[in-house]
Amino acid sequence: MISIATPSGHNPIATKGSAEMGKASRDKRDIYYRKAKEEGWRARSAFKLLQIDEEFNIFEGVKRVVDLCAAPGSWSQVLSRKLYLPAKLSSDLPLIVAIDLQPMAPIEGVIQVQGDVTNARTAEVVIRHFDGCKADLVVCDGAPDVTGLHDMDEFVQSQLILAGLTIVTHILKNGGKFIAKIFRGKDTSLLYCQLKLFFTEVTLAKPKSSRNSSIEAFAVCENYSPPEGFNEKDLHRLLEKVGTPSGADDLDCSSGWLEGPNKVYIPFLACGDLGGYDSDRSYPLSKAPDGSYKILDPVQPPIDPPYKRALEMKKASNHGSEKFSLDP
Ligand SMILES: C[S@@+](CC[C@H](N)C(=O)[O-])C[C@H]1O[C@@H](n2cnc3c(N)ncnc32)[C@H](O)[C@@H]1O
Repeated sequence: MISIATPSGHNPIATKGSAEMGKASRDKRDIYYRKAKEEGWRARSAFKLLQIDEEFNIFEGVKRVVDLCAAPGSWSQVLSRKLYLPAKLSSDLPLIVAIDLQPMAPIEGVIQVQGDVTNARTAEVVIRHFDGCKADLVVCDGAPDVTGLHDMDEFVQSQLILAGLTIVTHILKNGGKFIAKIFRGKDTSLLYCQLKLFFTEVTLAKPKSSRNSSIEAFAVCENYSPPEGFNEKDLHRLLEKVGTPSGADDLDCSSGWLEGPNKVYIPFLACGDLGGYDSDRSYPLSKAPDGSYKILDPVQPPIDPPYKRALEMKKASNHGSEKFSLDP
């Protein structure tokens, strides 16, 4: 499904009493969750991209962007507010294409593609939108449903990054940027070396809004410059070579060489207002004189939640018994 977006609605603000304390304590737990609702972002992730931009100025000169794994759409909102809205009245509109497995509510100036980024056909649809032009920036905040098995989660996450890199090699202009969520783990050095094959600068950034307790970080890859004579069809073969002793051209990345004097040091940077809010802390909610708390509704509730069918089935089965099943 492909659709072009129209302006999104605004979230109402409501003041509620102590019956809403459960909701209030969730609001209280996470300052960025609250700030996102106050500022109209669909997810707290918006702050991660904004804080990466504060440090790396990623939107400078950007006219064409791909947002991979974009739902519910807070990064696309950032792209719309930073790139589309300021240019809205000009004839030089930016091109923003967002892709996700999940359907996404419309965002002004963002073309949406529903599909799997690991599927070649999805990549083809994205490329078609660019009509022969190249992108200045590709962002990927993709995350699988976390299983809690770290190796498994890290592996699935790395597959999303590789899918992102595949799209990058087809669509990013020389000198362009790629921002990708990674899970820091035992293969981070390898991933760093693989990205370094294509970008002259690769930094791992940890925005202040990303919880310290989370292993997520963001690879900020600048100045796309693929190896001379690179053919997109050879991507996987080339990436596999990085992990072997004779494979890397100028970086020693095979796992046996990652200790001692040959160790690869990965630039790592905390970004965002470091004196500002701490995403692992709780902050008190301000109370109205009547003792109530100001609670904001979610900016964009899920438009097709997986639990919808279960609720419908439960409702239907309530006519008979309370029992219901999730089986098809
Ligand atoms: C953390 S969320 C992205 C949040 C988004 N950046 C935002 O700011 O609203 C991760 C997204 O990755 C998507 N995703 C995971 N695997 C995917 C795949 N193979 N293809 C497309 N999207 C995928 C999920 O559907 C989910 O919406």
